[in-house]
Amino acid sequence: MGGWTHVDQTFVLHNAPIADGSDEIITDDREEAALVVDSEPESCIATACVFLVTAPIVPLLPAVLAPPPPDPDPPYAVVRDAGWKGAGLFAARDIPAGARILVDRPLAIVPADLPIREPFDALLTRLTPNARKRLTALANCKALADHPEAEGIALTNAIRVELPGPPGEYGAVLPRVPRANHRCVAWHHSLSPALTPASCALHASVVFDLPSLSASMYALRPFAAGEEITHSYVDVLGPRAARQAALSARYAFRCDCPACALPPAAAAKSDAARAALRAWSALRLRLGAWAADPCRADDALHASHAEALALAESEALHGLRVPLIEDCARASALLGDYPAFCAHAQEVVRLCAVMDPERAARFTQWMRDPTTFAEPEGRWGQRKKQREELERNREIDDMSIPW
Ligand SMILES: C[S@@+](CC[C@H](N)C(=O)[O-])C[C@H]1O[C@@H](n2cnc3c(N)ncnc32)[C@H](O)[C@@H]1O
Repeated sequence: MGGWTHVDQTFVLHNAPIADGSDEIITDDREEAALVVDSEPESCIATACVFLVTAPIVPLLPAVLAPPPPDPDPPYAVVRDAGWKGAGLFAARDIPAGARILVDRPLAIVPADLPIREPFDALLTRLTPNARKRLTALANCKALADHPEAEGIALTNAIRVELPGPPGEYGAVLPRVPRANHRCVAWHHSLSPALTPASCALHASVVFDLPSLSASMYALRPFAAGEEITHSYVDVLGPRAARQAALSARYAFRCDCPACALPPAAAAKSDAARAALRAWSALRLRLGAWAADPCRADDALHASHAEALALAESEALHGLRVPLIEDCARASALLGDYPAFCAHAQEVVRLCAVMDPERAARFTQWMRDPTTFAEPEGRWGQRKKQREELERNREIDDMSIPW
């Protein structure tokens, strides 16, 4: 198999199978890989991908790919000039919240931290000419003297992906998703410190699916035609100075997004709101804890989440909305409050219908028939029943107090 050894691991190159669900599988033979060039349409998702992974991962990768979800037609997003930022991703037409914006296939999957040049150089030559052209057309914020070209491009563009097998950090270089430029209004929680843009951000989230070797980008809020679709590359809950320092060290640019261009007093207010959200997220009242504790007020969870929603709204951190609203719906279900449950559940369904249809279907079913609600935290109206029981027991206790 050959490969390159670093510390106690051997890294190898592996061509992904390209034919979705069919028998046409590309082997590790370069000539065969070159055969697919003509069938690789420019405008659509890439069909060739090379993995640079440790040897034990290779047999665990899919031998045949499942079909990816359909790329929207006509497209929701186009890559075009974004001025001093280089290229950018823009809404080609109005995009509703929850829509799948695009489907991308990686050109390469590489380790986050492999300080040897040869495998990255070999990866470039292993790619089909078309895939190589698309990969090298991506931005590279690293000097060629410091990083081989393929690694520099990965450090600038890759999103973190989970692979089977021994633990290791890997990133997928996609042709279109990373065209989304940075803005400091996105929630970052699952990003690798070593890899860039987002598997989860606040305006658009990206979900990677290994069986179909595809990544889907979803709208977390509506976009108007022509609007730029952005991610956050850094921890958006950090203060402006820390965000700016991280962007300049990692990507060598200065962000001038609305949150970064605020005058000092407004910037201090924005930093305070983000710090409050960070503190809230560390200390927040969790649904399970609230559900299990009758000493907490019935409206405690809604009140705590409303506070976070208001902070997130004030900073345009839209990606927080789904988990918060979902918690509120579940709390309303435990309280047996049907109108409040439906108000939250409808919002969950609206935002998840495309991104997470199973979740949307569960909430739709619960709206239809609340008695089917059964979750780890309890059943429909359970907290209300507990409260009534406690009240009854208290009355009995009161009656039994001797005069
Ligand atoms: C992942 S790429 C984004 C797409 C890139 N603009 C392109 O042309 O392919 C990251 C690079 O884009 C540029 N960039 C992204 N967001 C920016 C912003 N808000 N302001 C200035 N440059 C930005 C920086 O050069 C950064 O290293």
